[in-house]
Amino acid sequence: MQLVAVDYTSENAKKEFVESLRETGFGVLKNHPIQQKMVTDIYDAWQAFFDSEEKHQYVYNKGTQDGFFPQSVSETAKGFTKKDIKEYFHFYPWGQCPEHLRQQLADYYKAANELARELLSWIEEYSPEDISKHYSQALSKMIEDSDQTLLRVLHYPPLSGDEEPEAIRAAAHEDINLITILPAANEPGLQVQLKDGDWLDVPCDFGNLIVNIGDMLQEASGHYFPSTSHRVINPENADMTKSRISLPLFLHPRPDVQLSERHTAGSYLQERLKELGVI
Ligand SMILES: O=C(O)CCC(=O)C(=O)O
Ligand SMILES: [Fe+2]
Repeated sequence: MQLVAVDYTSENAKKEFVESLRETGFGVLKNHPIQQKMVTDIYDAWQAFFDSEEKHQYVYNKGTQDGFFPQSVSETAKGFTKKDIKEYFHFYPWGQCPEHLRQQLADYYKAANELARELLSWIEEYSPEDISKHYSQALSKMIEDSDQTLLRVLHYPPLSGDEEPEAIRAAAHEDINLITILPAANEPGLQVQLKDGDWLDVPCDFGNLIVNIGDMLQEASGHYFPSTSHRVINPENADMTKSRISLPLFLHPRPDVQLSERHTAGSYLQERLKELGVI
């Protein structure tokens, strides 16, 4: 089993991409419209940010969740006791951000949101009728004008070797949101769990774009699309000295959007954030 990158420009792209999402919860795209230079420029600028003391001026706001999350408050995945070995910055267009980094992230946020709208319309087009009839509105519309969509700049620092045993860069978890869009990171490590429990490396070729299903789309599709567990494993040997940067965009519906009979996006998110211990 392998995840194969789908060529965004190919004739069968939509179908192959949605099949991959249905089968594994993940889809990988190549030849997509996000400019790679935009991504690498962000990686460079934010590596410098995480290496500087400046970051401590932007500690996150508890109520609104924007800003810098130091390693000391970083997430503990559901069902785990050790904190992940990572620090990150939560960017929202309305939230705090160092001014010299704002435009770059805002541009990426906009471009990736546009692509997400298109990919959600592919997902809708290839949802069977008995599944899509339960969507309370078009999937692409659910994220329109949402102020909840979150761009996370993640920094996994080099490992010293005396990390707590069992602590890993990102323990196995599922994403909460509708879908996640993630350019291949600058170092490997991301893995997805298959139905048989095995872990599969997500291809991280330079320029790939990775998309995965989150719990909200799983909920809205009555579990037709699986929100699969994924994790980031620790590097070994020479790679231990390297930082890893990644840039997931978590597409969130507006809070009032009905996901299912049980949940709106807003009620669902509150429940999950409490479990994570970040609110
Ligand atoms: O860093 C990565 O490659 C994945 C990060 C991730 O899964 C997350 O932040 O939810
Ligand atoms: Fe994730």
